[in-house]
Amino acid sequence: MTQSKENTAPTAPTRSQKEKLSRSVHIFSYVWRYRWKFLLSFLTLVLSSLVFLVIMQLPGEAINILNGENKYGLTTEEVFGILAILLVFQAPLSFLRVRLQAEVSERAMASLRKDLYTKILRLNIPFFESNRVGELTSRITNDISQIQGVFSLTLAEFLRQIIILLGGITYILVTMLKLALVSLSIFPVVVISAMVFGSYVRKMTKARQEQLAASNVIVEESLQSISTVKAYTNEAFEIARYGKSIDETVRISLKTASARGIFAAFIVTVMFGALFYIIYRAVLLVQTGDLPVGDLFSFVIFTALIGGSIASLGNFYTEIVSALGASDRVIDILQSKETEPTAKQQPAAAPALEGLIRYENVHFHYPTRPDVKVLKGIDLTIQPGEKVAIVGASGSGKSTIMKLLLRFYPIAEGRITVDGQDIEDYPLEGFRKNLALVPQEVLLFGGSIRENIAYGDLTATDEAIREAARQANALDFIEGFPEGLDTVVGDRGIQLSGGQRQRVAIARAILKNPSILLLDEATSSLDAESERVVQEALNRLMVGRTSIIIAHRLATIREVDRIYVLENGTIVETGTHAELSERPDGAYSALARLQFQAIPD
Ligand SMILES: Nc1ncnc2c1ncn2[C@@H]1O[C@H](COP(=O)(O)OP(=O)(O)OP(=O)(O)O)[C@@H](O)[C@H]1O
Repeated sequence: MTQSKENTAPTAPTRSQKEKLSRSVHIFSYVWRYRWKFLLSFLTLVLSSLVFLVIMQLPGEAINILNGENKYGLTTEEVFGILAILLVFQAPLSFLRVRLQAEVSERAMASLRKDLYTKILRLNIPFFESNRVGELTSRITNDISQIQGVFSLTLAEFLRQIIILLGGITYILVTMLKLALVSLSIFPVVVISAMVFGSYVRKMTKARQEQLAASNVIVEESLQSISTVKAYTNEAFEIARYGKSIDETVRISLKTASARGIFAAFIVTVMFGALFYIIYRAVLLVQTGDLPVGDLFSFVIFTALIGGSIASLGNFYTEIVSALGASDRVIDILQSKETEPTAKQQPAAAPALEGLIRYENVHFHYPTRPDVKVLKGIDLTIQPGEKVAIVGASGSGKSTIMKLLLRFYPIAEGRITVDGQDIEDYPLEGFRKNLALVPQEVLLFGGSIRENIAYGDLTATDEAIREAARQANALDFIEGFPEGLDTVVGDRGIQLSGGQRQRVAIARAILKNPSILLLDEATSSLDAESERVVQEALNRLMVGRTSIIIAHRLATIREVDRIYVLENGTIVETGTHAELSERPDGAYSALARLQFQAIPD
C-alpha cells in the first residue's frame, strides 16, 4: 500500500516560493560546478554596466563644455577621447560576458539534462504508470529550457538593470539633488501601479498559454493515434474538439488583449506624463540658472534609463518565478525514490543462470490498483530448457506473470525463484541480462535495422548481427532492401510489416542469447507464410532455453512441454496439449472450442 502512495509523485506538492527557492539550490549546484567562469561572467557584467553608466554621462558633459559650464575640467577632445577609450574597453567585456554565460549555462544544463534522463530511465515501472510520458518529456525539454533561460540571460540582465537603476539614481541624486527628489517622489507611484497591472496581465497570459497547451494536447493525441481516428471516421469529432479549444484560447487572448491595451494606454499616458512633468520642472531650473543645460540632457538620458530598468524588472520577476516552478518539478524527479536498484547499489556481475524457474504461491496486485487482485496464488515449476505455454482469457493475468519475472513490480505475497534463489536477491541488471522478451507489439526504435538488432547486444560484431538475422529468418527480407541492414526503420524510414518486425525482435533476442525467453505471442494473426517463417525462427530461438510463451492461438503451442490454463489469476489446469484435449469438460477444451468457433477455417 505504501508503494501506491509513493506513486503519486511527482505531481508536485504545492510549495511556497520560499521553499522552492531553497530547493532550487540543488539546481544551482550544477552552475556552481563552473563557478569561476560564472563569477568572472558576473564581474564582466558589473564592469561593463559601470562603464555604460560613465559613457552615458559624457554627452551631457560635452554640452556643458559648449556652454562654458564644464564640471570636470575636461576639453571637448578629452571627453570624446575618453568616450572612445571606454567604447573600446567595453568591447572585450561584452564578448567575454556573453561567451562565458553561454558556456556556463549550456554546460550546466547539459549535465542537468543528462542526470535527469539517467534518473528517469532508472525509475521503476509503477512510476511510469502514474506519470504521463508527455509530462516527463516536458521536464527534460521545456522545464530545463526555462531554467537555462534564467542562467543564460535573465539573471545577468536582472543584475545589469539593478546596477543601472542604482547607479542612475545615485548619479542624479549626487549631481542634481533637487530635480532627483522631484522625480523620485513621482516614480514609485507610477511603478507600483504598473506592477499591479502587470501582474494581472501576466496571469491572463499564463491562462492563455495553458489553454493553448491543452489544444496542443488534442493535436498530439489525435496524430499519435491517427489510424484509430481515421478507422472510426472521427475526424469531424476531433476537428470540433480542437476548434472548441482554440476558440477558448481566442476568447482568453482577447480578454488579455483588452487588459494589455488598457495597460499600454496607461503606461504611455502616465509614464510619459510623469516624464514630461519632470522635464518641465527641469526646464524651469535651467531658466533660473540652477541647472546647466548639459545636466538637463544627462538627466533626461538617466531618467529614461531608470524608467526602462524599472519596467523590465517585472518581466524578470515573472521569468524567475516560473523558472523556480520548473526547477521544483525537475528536482521532484531527481529526488524521487522510486528507482530500481542500480549496479552501484548492488554488485553488477551477471550471474549465468540455468533457467530453473519456480513461482511459489505468488499473489499480486498492481500498485495503482491495490483493490484488484490480479494473481491469486500461482504455483509453477519450469525446468531448465523446458517450453511452457500460458493460456487463458484476456485479462486473466498472463502478461502479469511475465512482468513479475522481469521484476517490473514487487510481489505482494509468495516468491519467484530462479535456480533456487529468490529473484529479488539477484543484482537487477545482471539478472535481466539472462532474460529476453519478444513482445506482442514490436516497436522498433527509429534507426537502422542493424541498430535495432544490435539492441540485444551493443557490442555485437557485424557478423554476429548478420547471423542473428539469418537465424531469425529475417536476412532475406532485409537483403531485399537496397540498403540492407542499414535500411532506416521507424517514423522517418521504411515501415516493416508485423511479421518482419517480429523477426527483427527475434534476431535481437537471439543476439542477446538469454537462458530464459519470454514470448508474448502476437494477437493479430499473420498470413500463413509469415506465420510459418516466424514460427520457425521462434523454434530456433527456443532451443536450449527455458521458454515461457503467452499463447493467444492454441494452434501454435501443440509442441510445448506443458500448458498452464489461467482463469482469473489462478491456474485451473496443467498438462500437455494431448492430455488437456482429452478432457472435453476442461477449461482448455473450452478455450479451444471458443477459438475454433472464432476462426472457422
Ligand atoms: N499496469 C497495470 N496497472 C493496473 N492494472 C493492470 C495493469 N496491467 C494489467 N492490469 C490488470 O491486470 C489484469 C491482468 O492483466 P494481464 O495483462 O496480465 O492479462 P492478460 O491475461 O495478459 O490479458 P491479454 O490476453 O488481454 O493480454 C487485468 O485485469 C488488467 O486490467
